Amino acid sequence: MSGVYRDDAAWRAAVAERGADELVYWVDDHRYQEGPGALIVGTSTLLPGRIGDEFAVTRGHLHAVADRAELYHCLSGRGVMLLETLDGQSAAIELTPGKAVNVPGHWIHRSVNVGDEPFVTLFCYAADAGQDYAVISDAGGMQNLVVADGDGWTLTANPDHTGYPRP
Ligand SMILES: O=P(O)(O)OC[C@H]1O[C@](O)(CO)[C@@H](O)[C@@H]1O
Ligand SMILES: [Fe+2]
Repeated sequence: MSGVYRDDAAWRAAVAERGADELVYWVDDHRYQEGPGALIVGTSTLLPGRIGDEFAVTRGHLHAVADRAELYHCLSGRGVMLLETLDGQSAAIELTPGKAVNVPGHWIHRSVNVGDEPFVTLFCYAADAGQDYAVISDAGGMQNLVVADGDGWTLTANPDHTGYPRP
């Protein structure tokens, strides 16, 4: 997760306090089929926390086969699915238990835990999708950050974001 959060000093302090090997999120997935049309189904568990003003996030990615969609259904906790496209569209969908979000193909996606319990989602996506992480790191991070705002959350523009490559 090095380099994922904007406040690098806060990130280093958290690593020093908790230890570099401490898990902040994990994914259990099930690949029960091979070949065209196969799905991956699993759960993602993202622990609560903050690094500076930013809530705990997953690394985030675009699918390597960019047109592959993904469905997330919230099982517990309170989170946000942060969504962006290469041409600058952005959305943030709050997820609470029982709510679902369809991440269409061509949308960069990152889970954010804005609550104080583990944020657990059930996900399903095409087995051939893959993950492209460089699209975010090469752009200086995502366009928006999910930060604390009183008892809630808000979006703020990431000053380090240099723009995505055009599709
Ligand atoms: O790959 P990241 O950005 O760490 O996020 C993990 C999430 O994305 C997925 O890889 C699916 O694209 C899931 O397995 C999981 O919920
Ligand atoms: Fe994904």
